[in-house]
Amino acid sequence: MEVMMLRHPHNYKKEEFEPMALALGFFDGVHKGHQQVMLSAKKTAEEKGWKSAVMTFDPHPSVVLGRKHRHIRHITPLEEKKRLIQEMGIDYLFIVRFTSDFAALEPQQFVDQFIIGLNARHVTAGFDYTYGRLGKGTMDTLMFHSRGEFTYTAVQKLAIDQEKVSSTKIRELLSEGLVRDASDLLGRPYRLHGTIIHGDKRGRKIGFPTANIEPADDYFLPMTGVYAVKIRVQDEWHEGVCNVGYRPTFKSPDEPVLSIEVHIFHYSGDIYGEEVEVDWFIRLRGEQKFNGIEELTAQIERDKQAAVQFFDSKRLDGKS
Ligand SMILES: Cc1cc2nc3c(=O)[nH]c(=O)nc-3n(C[C@H](O)[C@H](O)[C@H](O)COP(=O)(O)O)c2cc1C
Ligand SMILES: Nc1ncnc2c1ncn2[C@@H]1O[C@H](COP(=O)(O)OP(=O)(O)O)[C@@H](O)[C@H]1O
Repeated sequence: MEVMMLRHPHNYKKEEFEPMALALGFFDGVHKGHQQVMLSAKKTAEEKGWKSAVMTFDPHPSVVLGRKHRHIRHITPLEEKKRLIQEMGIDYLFIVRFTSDFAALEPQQFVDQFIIGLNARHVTAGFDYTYGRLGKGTMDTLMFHSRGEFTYTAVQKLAIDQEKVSSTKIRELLSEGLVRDASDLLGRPYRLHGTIIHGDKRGRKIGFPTANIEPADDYFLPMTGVYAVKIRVQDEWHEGVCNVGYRPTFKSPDEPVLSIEVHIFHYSGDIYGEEVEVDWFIRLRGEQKFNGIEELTAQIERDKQAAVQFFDSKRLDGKS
């Protein structure tokens, strides 16, 4: 997949691109609904003998439009999004810098410069996609703005169990610790990339070494608590238990520092500095303040058994 960063104004000429079927959207999560939109573009590209492309934006439009918090946490920060879109077999990924100038483009200007101007012959987006200044362009105005230069598909809302699949819903589920439900909407377990950093060196002493993870990006983290996870270290996946939280047994609540740490089953070896991936499977319990190390380690032992049991039963289900 070729990744192209685009700014407004850009100097590309239409002739520099092969004809494309282009999927448009912010796509945070690359969830099942997003996947439908992208696969629809890919299918059109295959049918017509064109290239498939995805156009997304960075940063999130609400950062520039000032509607929400300045700092947004993502289900799939840009690098994660790139990886997932690449895995879908898309030929081109356009990442458009979402600036005030870009946001001020009239819908027709956006279409002229970023759709027709890139030689897109077909556009696919969710039915509620908007474009151009104040989001005035909608899937109903696209026909008019297309100037007959491309066709388009508006992909209908995807619902699972009568619930719309959306980034907002996935955030809601993650913030309640419901990582299993989130993975139903994502079509894969929720994943986080990060680097192993040093912690307080207490883990090994208490019999449960824990690899402390610094997230590679501003991920939307699941609710604090203890989870059964899989962690990829040096190209191999291992099962483990993860605590995400503030470690109230040892730390004062006055200076809360969030830590993410995984005790990896059947593993030994130093992995500081390694890049890892963590897949979240199920929340086992909330974080607690224990009266001392003995109580904590007894509980971690039970967490471990619960996680082992969870993965064993998953294997029996044949879902692993
Ligand atoms: C499965 C698991 C569950 C944990 N649960 C708690 C908890 O409920 N409360 C708490 O204060 N710390 C909890 N911890 C964090 C431990 O306090 C932490 O791993 C230990 O202090 C070692 O920290 P270090 O890696 O920085 O040395 C948990 C850790 C693991 C691996
Ligand atoms: N089974 C294991 N699970 C997690 N980390 C392990 C394991 N075995 C060895 N390690 C190593 O030990 C470190 C964790 O030990 P710990 O005493 O908790 O130190 P720290 O406080 O620096 O995390 C990990 O970063 C990793 O390098």
